[in-house]
Amino acid sequence: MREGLIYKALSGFYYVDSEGESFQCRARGVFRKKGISPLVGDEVIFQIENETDGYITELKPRRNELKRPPVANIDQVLVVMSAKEPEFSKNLIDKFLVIVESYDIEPCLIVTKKDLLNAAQTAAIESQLSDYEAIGYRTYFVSNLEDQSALADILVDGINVLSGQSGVGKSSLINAVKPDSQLETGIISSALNRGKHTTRHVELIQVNGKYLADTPGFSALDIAHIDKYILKNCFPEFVAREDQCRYRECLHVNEPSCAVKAAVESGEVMQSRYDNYLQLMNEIETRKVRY
Ligand SMILES: Nc1nc2c(ncn2[C@@H]2O[C@H](COP(=O)(O)OP(=O)(O)OP(=O)(O)O)[C@@H](O)[C@H]2O)c(=O)[nH]1
Ligand SMILES: [Zn+2]
Repeated sequence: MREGLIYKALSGFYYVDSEGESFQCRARGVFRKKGISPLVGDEVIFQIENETDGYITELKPRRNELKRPPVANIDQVLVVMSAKEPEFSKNLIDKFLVIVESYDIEPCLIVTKKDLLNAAQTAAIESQLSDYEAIGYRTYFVSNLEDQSALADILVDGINVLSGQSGVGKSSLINAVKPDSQLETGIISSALNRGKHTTRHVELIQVNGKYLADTPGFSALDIAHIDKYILKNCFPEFVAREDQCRYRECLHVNEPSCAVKAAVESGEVMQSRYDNYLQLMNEIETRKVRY
């Protein structure tokens, strides 16, 4: 018996990395009967059949999972936003951060296209990023044109996935750290329209011993799985203060003696984050009425 991690799933085979050795594995029928199918990112126990093949016998419990891309046990989702083209949007940043938090995954924030800004615009974005740092998020401000491997230093141990709206530079970030990037970019740009993703299987590539999903994750802002009580827990700066709200179940909206609203008043909590919270709360409530 050996332990390993599924880094690729293709045509019924699971490719397992076990201490640097790769095995092509099938899963035993028992998973199908239980309605569980192994995912990229799953930690597994498998039996070796020969030098290259094996059988997965057990999946270890998952810490979290995403549907797009289908990856389990993610250690960090890098939320990517451009400084310009498309326009920098704190509203979108907050929605992406909420979705990542709702899946119990640690987010960090990368702002790209720094090269397109003048000094004043650069300072303005830096000041916004320091507000996100104050919440506890790690933030990075990069140019893919000037730094070819910005991503390498941002990855954490374990599994990393990028997400963000179209055109912000996710593929550029990934391609720059891919071992065979030159080759791949050439093939993609000649064979496909830029900006369009073909449906392909996700694979975890290794960058300095860390795993990175080679396709970006969700770019749609689906909050169907988030209710009011999940939502308030997706704002770490609210969670840090809720003990001081008068009501235990305070939603920080209309309740009296709310520590979150007080912190917004005093400027300790970003007004824009609170506004985006109210907007999402409203989306959730109007969605419920329709049911
Ligand atoms: N000036 C500048 N352009 C960049 C930077 N990063 C990416 N770009 C350009 O922005 C465009 C979009 O980049 P992509 O990497 O394809 O963006 P994406 O997020 O993968 O987009 P989708 O595939 O649509 O999801 C391309 O023309 C890139 O060359 C950057 O830091 N500075
Ligand atoms: Zn409150």
